[in-house]
Amino acid sequence: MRSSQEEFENAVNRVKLLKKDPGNEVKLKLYALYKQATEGPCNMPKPGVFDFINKAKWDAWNALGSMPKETARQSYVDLVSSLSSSSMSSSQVKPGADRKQQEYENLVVTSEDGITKIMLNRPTKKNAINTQMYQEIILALKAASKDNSVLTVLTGNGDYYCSGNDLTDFSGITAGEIEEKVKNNLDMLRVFVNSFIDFPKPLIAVVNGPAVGIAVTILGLCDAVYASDRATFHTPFSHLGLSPEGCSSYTFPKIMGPAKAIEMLVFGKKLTAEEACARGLVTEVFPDNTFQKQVWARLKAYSEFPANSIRISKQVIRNMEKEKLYAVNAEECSVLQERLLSNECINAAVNFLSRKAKL
Ligand SMILES: CCCCCCCCCCCCC/C=C/C(=O)SCCNC(=O)CCNC(=O)[C@H](O)C(C)(C)COP(=O)(O)OP(=O)(O)OC[C@H]1O[C@@H](n2cnc3c(N)ncnc32)[C@H](O)[C@@H]1OP(=O)(O)O
Repeated sequence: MRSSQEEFENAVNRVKLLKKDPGNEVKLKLYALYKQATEGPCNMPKPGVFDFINKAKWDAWNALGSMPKETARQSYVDLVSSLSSSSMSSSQVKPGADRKQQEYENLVVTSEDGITKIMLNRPTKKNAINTQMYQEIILALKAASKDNSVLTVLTGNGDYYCSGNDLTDFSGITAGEIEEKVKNNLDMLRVFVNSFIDFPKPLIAVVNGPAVGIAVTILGLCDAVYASDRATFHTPFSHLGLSPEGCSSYTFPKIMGPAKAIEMLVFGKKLTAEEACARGLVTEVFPDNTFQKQVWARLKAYSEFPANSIRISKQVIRNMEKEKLYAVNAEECSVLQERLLSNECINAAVNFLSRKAKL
């Protein structure tokens, strides 16, 4: 659809009425599109390196190359429309309320004040992760990596953070289906863990309650772990006939030393929040009655840092181990494939399903 000169001029006026500052990155994009739409390709002399502001503006405009004026006009109108609608909806939303994102069955995803929050939402099942929830978390992380938030939070709804893999995944499977089901689920698990390895922005776990299994192991791939003092951390893999996943066979020895990692991953020692903090798995523990208030005040402050700088800094720190982590994840999934088909695992799952064995 071609945008008329009048639409373009309206958009220029609407920019001045935006309620929320769209941030430097977007303002540079608006500047560049405006210049391209009104003057064509960049015709200003390249500023000196220390003339930071004009250099940034020159870079943004010059990056548009020979984009036709009409295309720049249309892109400008589209960008302002997207900003106006988000600015309008946020102004319409009650203060403190979160703007809901795409609808998910097992998650509530909201994005506000530069923070995208992914909340596990199966509280009646202690936020156990079933096949659909794995897939939804993969999608939610992908969306969060591309939205205009500065950082992303993973947390749980209800009294649990997450009770790990949904053990009822094991029910209703015939002997003939089990191999294919296990292979498909492990392919999904590998993609799920890779989503954490690849996540480009700071990913903060806000552990609001007990965490079990994969919910604990994946914390080694998060960039900060803030826990309520009522949270516990339990990886009962041997009890379940399973083996470590989420790259924990590499990250846990690295974080807490091999002996303490084995105590958790092999012998199933359940840790309090303080113990997990002492081992370096948890970054900081907060009293439960002030947990949400304190943590969200902290995260709000973090979200006001320059987005590119914290994204790039996280990547500088994490990128050097990516290849190693992909390899660890693949090896763990390969070992799990044998484990899931073992009598030890199937018996443990049957025990849970029949007696709901408490760990
Ligand atoms: C062989 C076929 C293969 C199928 C393919 C599947 C493979 C998928 C990929 C492989 C992934 C492996 C990597 C992941 C590993 C793990 O995460 S291991 C850890 C798994 N989790 C557990 O073992 C915890 C099991 N739950 C419990 O021990 C207890 O429920 C609890 C968490 C200690 C809480 O106890 P309590 O407070 O007494 O509450 P409950 O009444 O037990 O629970 C309330 C309801 O929630 C349900 N529930 C809780 N946890 C889970 C769970 N993990 N899976 C499914 N359902 C769970 C519980 O059954 C209750 O439900 P209702 O009875 O309907 O009320």
